[in-house]
Amino acid sequence: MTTETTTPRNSRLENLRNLEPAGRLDVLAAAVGMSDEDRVTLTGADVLPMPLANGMIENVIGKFELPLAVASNFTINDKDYLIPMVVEEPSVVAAASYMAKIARGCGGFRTSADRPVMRAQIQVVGLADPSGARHRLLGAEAELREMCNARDEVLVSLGGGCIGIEVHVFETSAVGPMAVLHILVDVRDAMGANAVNSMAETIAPRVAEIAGGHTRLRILSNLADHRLARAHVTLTPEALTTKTMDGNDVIDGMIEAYALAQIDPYRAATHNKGVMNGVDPVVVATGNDWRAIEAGAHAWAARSGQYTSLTTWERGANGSLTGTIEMPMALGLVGGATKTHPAAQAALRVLGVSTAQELAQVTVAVGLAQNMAALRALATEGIQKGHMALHARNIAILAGATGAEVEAVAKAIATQGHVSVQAAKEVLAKL
Ligand SMILES: CC(C)(COP(=O)([O-])OP(=O)([O-])OC[C@H]1O[C@@H](n2cnc3c(N)ncnc32)[C@H](O)[C@@H]1OP(=O)([O-])[O-])[C@@H](O)C(=O)NCCC(=O)NCCSC(=O)C[C@@](C)(O)CC(=O)[O-]
Ligand SMILES: NC(=O)C1=CN([C@@H]2O[C@H](COP(=O)(O)OP(=O)(O)OC[C@H]3O[C@@H](n4cnc5c(N)ncnc54)[C@H](OP(=O)(O)O)[C@@H]3O)[C@@H](O)[C@H]2O)C=CC1
Repeated sequence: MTTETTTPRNSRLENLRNLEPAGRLDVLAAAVGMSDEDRVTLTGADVLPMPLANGMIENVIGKFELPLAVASNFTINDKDYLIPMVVEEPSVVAAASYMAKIARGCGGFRTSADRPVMRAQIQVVGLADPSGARHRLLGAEAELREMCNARDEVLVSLGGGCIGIEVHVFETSAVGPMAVLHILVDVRDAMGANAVNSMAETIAPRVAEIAGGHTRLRILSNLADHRLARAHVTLTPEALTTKTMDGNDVIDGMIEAYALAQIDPYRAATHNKGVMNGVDPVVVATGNDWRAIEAGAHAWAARSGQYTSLTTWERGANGSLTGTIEMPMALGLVGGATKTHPAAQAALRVLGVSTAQELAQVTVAVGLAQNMAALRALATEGIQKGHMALHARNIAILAGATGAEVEAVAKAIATQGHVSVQAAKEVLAKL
């Protein structure tokens, strides 16, 4: 994993939480060698000019802003990362930073990723002999692969392109038999939707001719199961010991929480929402398609026929806790809003990633960290203590607190254990 800047980064930015946004940006800029232009972009001041916004989607009437934060303390494969996150929910960034700090003391996260191979599907209906069609199509693999690659010489020149096909046959009550040809395409640093969709549409007539039917859908699959990214972390009981709980008891609690997510979709849905609390903010900050990531993640979680956890948590031979995550992570560095949104470009430079696979690894590491935070909190003091303490700031602001009042009111209502606008107003009135 390489970064663009020459100086090694240090992601342990102590006291970041106690600064104001401008002060945090100064610290971040110094840590990553940020350009003045990126510094201005990341302040958010008209970062997306209306003409640009109006060119991104249809019927534009304005813009909608969300907070942009940075998760600190991450060490991934012995390299430090400062990770931009866009999210509206309190405690998410704090949680990721906290777990990265704990993991940092245990060697950090270790990650890997598959080749960036995407699937596109070409549906063939009206078949007399679906099995015969399958064999004819598989026999034409070289011809179809060459047709795909002739369609995208840029991708091939970058080392990508179509690397193979699969043919799946279904018997349906609605429309009888159908064959679905998959092209498997290495899309390099793109998310790859446009590249593979164009290839599928290009070869569809030839596919219909070989199969002896006619084609319908020609579209990528978001179940990018050949484009997995994975991360793991090993935590000692000492690292997980809190003021009130021994680390071994924390580990027991986290494994028991995971065990429920493994077998119960009701829990797995929330468990995986916790994972996506870490994944989605990085996906959004880098201008990627979070709907595609979400679709792939949950389809992957249900691949066995029962929806289950995206992560695993086990006690290792030496008593440490090992956490793992593996999931599809089809992210791009060069396409869509990643290329057009100035803040996404700046965020990628803060990250210092140089390939889509590196971005994918960083993203799943944050997902694992987020899951670790949730399970650790649930296994110890419960989620509300930490979550509501940070949510209290939102409530204080809603109650009319400004400036230094916000922290004072938030601290008072969090300490009372009654985080509500009414309680905040009463405290504010007494200030
Ligand atoms: C919220 C914390 C981190 C507080 O935890 P704490 O013990 O109060 O934290 P602390 O004050 O001891 O600080 C420890 C570190 O946390 C970070 N940190 C701590 N506070 C801040 C802050 N204000 N701003 C920035 N960073 C912060 C920071 O890195 C800090 O280290 P330092 O830099 O100070 O040396 C902890 O209680 C926690 O991790 N809770 C879990 C919260 C969580 O998971 N939130 C996600 C939303 S809940 C949800 O939707 C998912 C869920 C729960 O449903 C999933 C599931 O069910 O599995
Ligand atoms: N179901 C879904 O998920 C769908 C998603 N989308 C949306 O499409 C958006 C754009 O996707 P995507 O296809 O990636 O974007 P692009 O179409 O912009 O593809 C990336 C472009 O960058 C060029 N390129 C330059 N350098 C590289 C490199 N190193 N690796 C790969 N390509 C490179 C490619 O050239 P060349 O074209 O010559 O290869 C390609 O034109 C996605 O973010 C998504 O929101 C669209 C349809 C469906």
